[in-house]
Amino acid sequence: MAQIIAGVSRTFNEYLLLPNRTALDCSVAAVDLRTPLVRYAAGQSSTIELRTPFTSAIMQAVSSPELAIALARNGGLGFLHHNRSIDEQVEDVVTVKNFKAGFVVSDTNVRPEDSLRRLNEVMARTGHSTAAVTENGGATGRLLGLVTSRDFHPQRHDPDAPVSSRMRPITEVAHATADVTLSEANARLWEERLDCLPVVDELGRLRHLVFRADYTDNKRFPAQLVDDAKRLRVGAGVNTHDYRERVPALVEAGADVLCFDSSDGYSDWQAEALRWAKKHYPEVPIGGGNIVDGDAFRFLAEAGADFVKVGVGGGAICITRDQKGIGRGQASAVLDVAAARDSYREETGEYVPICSDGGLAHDYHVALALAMGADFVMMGRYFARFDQAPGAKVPTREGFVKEYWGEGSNRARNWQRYGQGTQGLLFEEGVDGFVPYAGDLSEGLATTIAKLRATMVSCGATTVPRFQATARLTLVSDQSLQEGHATVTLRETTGSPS
Ligand SMILES: NC(=O)c1ccc[n+]([C@@H]2O[C@H](COP(=O)([O-])OP(=O)(O)OC[C@H]3O[C@@H](n4cnc5c(N)ncnc54)[C@H](O)[C@@H]3O)[C@@H](O)[C@H]2O)c1
Repeated sequence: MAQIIAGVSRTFNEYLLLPNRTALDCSVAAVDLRTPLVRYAAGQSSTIELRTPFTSAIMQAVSSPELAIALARNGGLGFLHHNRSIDEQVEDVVTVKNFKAGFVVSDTNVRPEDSLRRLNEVMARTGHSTAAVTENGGATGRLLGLVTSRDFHPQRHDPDAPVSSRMRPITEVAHATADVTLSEANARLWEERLDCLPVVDELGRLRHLVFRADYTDNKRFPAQLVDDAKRLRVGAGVNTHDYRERVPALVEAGADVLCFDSSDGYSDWQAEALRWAKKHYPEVPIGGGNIVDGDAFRFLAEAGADFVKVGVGGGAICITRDQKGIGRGQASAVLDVAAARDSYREETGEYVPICSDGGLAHDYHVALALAMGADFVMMGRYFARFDQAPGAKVPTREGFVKEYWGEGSNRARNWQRYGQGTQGLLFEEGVDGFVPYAGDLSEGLATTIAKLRATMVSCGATTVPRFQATARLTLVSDQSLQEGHATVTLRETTGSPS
């Protein structure tokens, strides 16, 4: 007969935190959000510590290189998705690893023989007013000159004339060699009164552009997550099908950490793949998942997982629970797995961090996940709302929205799932839709971080481990949930009384 496990499957929404005594030195400024990303032995610390406890979901609609760059600059980590060719995923890893603050890869490029009309169109599309003129019209072609919106006017100059007729040739453009540092480049921008300094390699190929406008950019991100060579860190998703080819390529490209991505990580496929990865690439940490209980945690930890991802069916676009009847409330899953992680540490002396993936509907749910024992969280819907996410930004009557679709949906065309044996999917485990647009990632995340710090201070903790060790939670009734919401008529809905 089937076994019914004790306890109800509960979600984050069913809990609230109780305030603990807050000491005078427990302030938001004192809160340190560092948290371990990968397995470590007792008495040591994790070889990679996140500076803020956020990772982005391994999804096409979420983790582009732009999003991974923005998230790492804010102390978290992006996981580039694997639902495409190995070469394409490698290219994205390289893009993040090559990112240098203040050095931008040119996105507005033309060939000298292109028309001014085309130049105008390219500038209108990117919204940038400086274009690189390269031999092949690409971002890394041989640099032949620069042309800005000040060099031509659509009414004054023949739109069919070639770009070469209005560009400043490279012989007249101040430029730097690839070994230039950001401070040297900035010094030249100011001393030579330049707006833009192109950086070229020894063969004259364009590498980057440095703009005066980005001068202060780097100073905005004191908590960047960087490797020993000061390059941003990046993660990459892998699967249990082509890992023998994909893992080596991603390691070679410089991925800092890998993670198996599956709706069901409690499988021999994943244990086998983890053992293979740990045998061939012991120096590269790799996570496993997703799972929702202590037995499955132990299974993956024993197979070598450096962290374990928790969550089945809780994602905003996920319909696994509807379709397969499989899943568990995210709060119950995290509590159970955290207890298993702690017993595993007591027995083996090894701490294997856990990640709460999905089921976070409000900012405060991040605090609840950490309080319940998660070391960090992974979010999809949350990050899909920002400028840096790959989904298109679409205007609606209620404001802008961004596209967001699940890896189990038809749209994702996830080839792993095409093993269902037909041309298309027999059933979907994810939906395709929209989320409200939320602007720039750094600004949105700053608000979430501010709330998390405030919650931790109310709970008397300035570090994540202390918060986990001392948090007190209570289950809430429907009635007390009602009580928690504002019960006055909001000014924004009625306007100010005159
Ligand atoms: N977290 C969630 O709740 C959730 C739910 C649904 C989908 N998803 C996402 O959807 C995507 C696809 O997940 P998935 O679980 O369908 O992919 P998967 O590759 O893990 O599993 C697909 C199928 O292939 C089988 N399989 C795995 N390795 C195999 C191998 N080497 N040889 C033969 N068969 C093998 C599995 O048992 C399963 O039947 C992922 O991005 C996943 O994160 C997540």
